Order: sequence, then structure tokens, then C-alpha cells
Amino acid sequence: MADNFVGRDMPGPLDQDAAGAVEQLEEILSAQPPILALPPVMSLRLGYPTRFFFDKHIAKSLELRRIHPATTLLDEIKGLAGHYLDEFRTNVQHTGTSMPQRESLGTIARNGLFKSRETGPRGVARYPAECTDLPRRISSRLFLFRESPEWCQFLLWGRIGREDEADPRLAVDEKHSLGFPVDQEWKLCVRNLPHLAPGLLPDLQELHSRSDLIGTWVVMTPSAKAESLITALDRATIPSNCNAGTKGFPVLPPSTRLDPPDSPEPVWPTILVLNEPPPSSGQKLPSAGAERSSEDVLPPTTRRPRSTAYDYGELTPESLVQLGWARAVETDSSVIVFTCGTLERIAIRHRKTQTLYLSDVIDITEIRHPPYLRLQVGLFVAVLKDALSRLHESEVVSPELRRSTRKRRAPEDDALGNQLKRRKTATGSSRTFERPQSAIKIAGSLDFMLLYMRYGMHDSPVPASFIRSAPCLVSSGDAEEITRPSVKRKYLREECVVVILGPQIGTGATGIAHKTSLEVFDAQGRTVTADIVVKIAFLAEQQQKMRHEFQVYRRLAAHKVKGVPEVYGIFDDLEGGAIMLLMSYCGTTLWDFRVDPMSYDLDTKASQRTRFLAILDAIHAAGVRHHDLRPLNLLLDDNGEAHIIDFDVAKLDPTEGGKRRERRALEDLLFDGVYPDPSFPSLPSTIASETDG
Ligand SMILES: Nc1ncnc2c1ncn2[C@@H]1O[C@H](COP(=O)(O)OP(=O)(O)OP(=O)(O)O)[C@@H](O)[C@H]1O
Repeated sequence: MADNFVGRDMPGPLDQDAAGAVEQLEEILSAQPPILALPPVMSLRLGYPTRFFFDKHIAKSLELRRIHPATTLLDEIKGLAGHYLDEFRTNVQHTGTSMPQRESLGTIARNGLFKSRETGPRGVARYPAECTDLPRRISSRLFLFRESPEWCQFLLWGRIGREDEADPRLAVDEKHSLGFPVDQEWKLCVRNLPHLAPGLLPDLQELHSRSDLIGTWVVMTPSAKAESLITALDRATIPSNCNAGTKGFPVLPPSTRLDPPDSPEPVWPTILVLNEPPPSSGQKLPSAGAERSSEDVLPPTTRRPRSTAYDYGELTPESLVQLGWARAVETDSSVIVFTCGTLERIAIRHRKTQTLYLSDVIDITEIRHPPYLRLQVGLFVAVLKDALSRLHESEVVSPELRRSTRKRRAPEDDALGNQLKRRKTATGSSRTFERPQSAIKIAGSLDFMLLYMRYGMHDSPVPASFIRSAPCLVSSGDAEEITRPSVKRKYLREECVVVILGPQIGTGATGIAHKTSLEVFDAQGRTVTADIVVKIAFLAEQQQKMRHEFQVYRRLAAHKVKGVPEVYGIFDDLEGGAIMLLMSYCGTTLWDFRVDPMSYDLDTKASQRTRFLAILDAIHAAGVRHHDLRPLNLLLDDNGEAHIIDFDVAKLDPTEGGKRRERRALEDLLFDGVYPDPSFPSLPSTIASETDG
């Protein structure tokens, strides 16, 4: 398990004296990394992932405003590696240390080639994951475990994010970072850390609790285009406006969010040449606090022909920088590495001046001063040092800005991925959700929606415009299918449903679920609100699943089934990319109510178990089989009322035998704690067609 990564000494030659040890280290770090070779693939698009939807909603104070060259950055990083190697040289404690084996680099490369078995960014990511194994061991030994006789693998590198798994058709993926080993409960794995430098343990624990992803790596597959993008990054211009195209919208009251500060003692002082405030974004916003704008709301004029169409943006130097920057804001990283396995650039995000400082281009297999692996040692030390030095500065930062990425992880088979294998998560908020029917009723009759994001790094400068594409099932249970209304040139404020997305509460195969506040005006002009849940789907398959799920809810609503979410419709993003299912909040999952986090025992009362079975009977009576009954889809609300959610793989008109088997499976789950591994999403077998008898 995760513990394996800690304290695993690499077998090495006999003890060294100080000079010999350093010499051996230098030799290891001078080795040239192998050349990356990937299996050929048919077509991969070097496009901007659909996450650009979220990037349009980054708070103004966190946006990228300026790019500046940092010609001394590589020297700074090289100097840092040198400093810690010198310290190692003078530190007598290491006598008796066995060296990590240089040969391990040899085992990953044959004839100077690193052959990745996988394709796309996954294949490229294997390269740093394995080639930087030694630099990671060495940097953690030099910086964190100064007295250790071992070269343990404490720093992990990999990809996270099952919540929006890497699109296999894309040749770029920005979700890579450093991380620490964790235990089953996602706590920093502190066993076998007796040699941690004094006083560091609480800091590491705090760092891990705030952000378990350190640094941002944007990985592209190697190609002439990827190389030209990396080369041209310093010529990228900042677009004056990359927000949604809505105009005349109401502005939310100012947020109380505090943005994280930079380190008071930057690891890269010579590169920070700018001290003046960031240039303005050039965008004119309506005056703040204009809760009720006198202007009409104007939907964007440039629209995608079909809002459900999933399309990648163009990957240009501008959008590549934007991609890395947005991810760094999300993970609160100061360092962004752009790599395509052949060329690389290191960038520093300076928060105060909203500036990205860009290093010179690094030719991975050619660079000699410093050699690539030595540069990596300095880089990893720099990333850690910066993150730790910012810890005490950012104590005041609102916990809201802490990342919401510690949700369901993508288990990839690299070191970080393996330990990140995790169930989908509900935050188990104690907040009580209200659901005044008046707000829902009014919203049910409106077709135009303004979406604001307000959580973490998001504070929409401009809301996105959405149009209804499926009806509210509460206003009319047996709602007719609606054709998407045509978009009007302008809307009065009272014609708009305002939704303000809060933090994620869970993720799954269909999309990302958020706590959301819904606001509309009533007939008297008063604002009425309701707390709801919104599930967002981006990819074409997700959207298809979501529309199927809606059809299932329609059937359930027509049969007046209680104990399932109330559904308030689907809205499509006018500028493309996303569709959203609006529904009622159903509480916390049984998984989160486990008696003991280490066990699979569920904490339910007899009456709740009976109620879950009664809900399933009603679902079956309506002619629906759920096909995915797991503790993550069984919820108890604040009043202890049972709910069954997640009908994206449900089937209509199932066989009697299928229904009986599903009921027995639910009984097993509720009474005997027998259920599928919650780490994994709906298994293909559960989606299989209804052929059973
Ligand atoms: N109406 C709701 N009320 C409360 N929490 C919800 C609601 N809908 C979704 N969630 C949370 O979000 C998580 C993911 O939602 P859901 O299961 O609907 O997504 P999915 O993409 O269909 O997942 P799966 O991969 O299991 O099919 C749930 O496990 C739950 O924690």
C-alpha cells in the first residue's frame, strides 16, 4: 500500500566517505536522461480541454495578467541543487549512507531510449515518473531527510483526477503534480519518518492537509507542434477578456475570499523583477453590488451551433499558458512545468503581480549546464521549499480557497496514481439545505439561466448563459419533452434563473456535482432562493448519460416516486461545453456514514433500511431498474430520510427477474454490508443490457 513508498531503501554499494558519496551523487546526476519513444498513435488532438469552462470563471484577482522572461531561473534552480549538495558534502551524518543506484536509470532505458508502453500524455508522463525517480529520492533526502541513511521515495509524481479523467483523444494533460504518500484515510503517511529534519513533520502535515498536490506539470505528447508551442510561450499575449460573453448581468455582492500570498522569502529572488500592480484586464464590469441591474441581460452573441457539442479549444501559446496558470491557481502552485518529453520550460507564478515568469527552453536530453537530472533535484527542492515557506503566510486564507481536488482520484498505475485510487467523495457538509418550493416553482417556468461560480479559485467575473433543454419535473410531473426554446436577444432580470455554484460535493462518470444556490425574483420583485444540487457534464458520453438519466427521472416523476432527487430540468451552455442537471439535495452518502472508516460496515437504522427497500420497490414499480446500487448512491438527508440517486445507468422496463435480483443485492448491501468496491465507478457489467431473465 501507500506505506511501501516510505522508507524503502534502495540497495546500494558499501558505505562511502563524504567526498566519495558526493562524487557518486554528482555522477548519478550527470547522467543524460534517455530519449523518449512512444508507440505510434492514429490521431491525438493538441487542443484545449473542456476545462476551459471553469477557467472562464477564475476570480479577477487570480487571473494571469502578464508574462515575463526569467532568464536567470535555471541558474537559481541549479544553485539550489548545488547548495544542498554542498550541505550534504559537509554533513558528516551521511557517512554510512548507501548511495541510490545509478543503474536504476539504466534499467528504464535501453540503448539510450525510454520506451513507453502507453500512448498520449499517459505515455509521456511515464517518462518523468520514472526518470525523475532518482532526483526525487535525492531531493527529499537532501532537503527533508538530512540525517537519513536511506534514499526513500517520499516524493511522488503522477496524475490525479478521476473527476475529469484525462481525455484519451487529447495530446495534452495538465493534471500532474508532486504529492506525498498517504494512508487509507488520506493522511500523510508518517510511519518510517524518524529521520525527518527537526520541526518539519507538523509543517508537512499542514501542507498535506491544505494541498495534497504540489506544483503543476502540463504534459504534451512530443511533436513539432508541441515543441513550437513550448518555444513560443514567451511570445504569448494575454487576451483582454477570456470570460463568458454575457452582458448586462447582475453582479454578486463582493466575495470575502482571501487570496493566498506568495512566499515572503522567494526561492527565486532574482527573477522577480516586477513589483508594480498587475495591468487591468481591460474589461468593464457593471458596478458591484448591483443586485438588480437596471440593464437587460444580453446572452452572448457568439454561440456554438449546438450547446451540447463537445469541442476542444485551439491550443495556442496563449491557451497553453492559460491552461497551466488555471491549474496552478486551482492547486495553489507557484511552479508550472510545461513539458513534451523533449522540450521543457519551468514557469513561476507570482501571485501579487499576477505574472508568469518563464525560464529559457530546456532541451531535456541535450542540456548540460546543469545536467537535466541535477536540474530536477533543484526543481523539486524549490517546489517543496516554496510550498513550506508559504505555509505560515497563508494561515489567514479562507479554507474555501483550498483546493477541491481531493475528491475522487484517477487510479493510474504510477506511484502517485496507485495510492490515489479512491472512492468518489461527498464532503458530508453539515449545512442544512432549504428548498422553498416557490423558488423552484418560479425557476421551473423560466428558460434562461445565469451561472456564477463561487468557490475555491472561482468567482465569476461574468456569468455564463444557459438555455433550458429539459423541463422541470416538479412543476409538472409528467412533463412533456420540450424542444429547446430559441434564445432571445435580451432578457429582463426577472426572466433569469440565477444559480451560484458552490464547492463540489461529488464526482462520477456522468459529471461533477456541486452545492448550488438558486435565485429568482417572485411576482413582488423579491429575491427567493433555494439550495439545490447541480451536476455538470462536459464530455459527449457524459452528456448522453445525463440526458438518459433525465428520461429515467421523468419516468419516476410520472409515477410520483418519492425518495429520489426532485429534478428541475437540464440547461445547456450557450457558449458550448457543458450541460447541467438541476436537482434537490439528498444528503450524505451511506459511504460517508460508515461506522468505522476502515471498514465497510454501514451505519443505518432498521427503519432506514426498510425505507431504502421501499424506495427501490417504488422505483421498480415505475418500471426502472437502477443497476448501480452502492453506498455512494444511497443517501440520508439531514432529517435521516433515505434517498436513492444516480440513475445514469438505470434501465427502463426491466425484467421481473432482474428486479428481484437487484432487490436481493440491496438487502445484502444494507443488512450484510456486501457491495461492490466503492473505489470504482459503475462497472461495465452493471451497464450491460437487460438480457437477464
Ligand atoms: N442530489 C444529490 N444530493 C446530494 N449529493 C449528491 C446528489 N447528486 C450527486 N451527489 C453527490 O455527487 C456524487 C456523484 O453523483 P452521481 O452519483 O449522481 O454521479 P455519477 O457521475 O452518475 O456517478 P457514477 O460514476 O457513480 O455513475 C454522489 O455520490 C454524491 O456524493
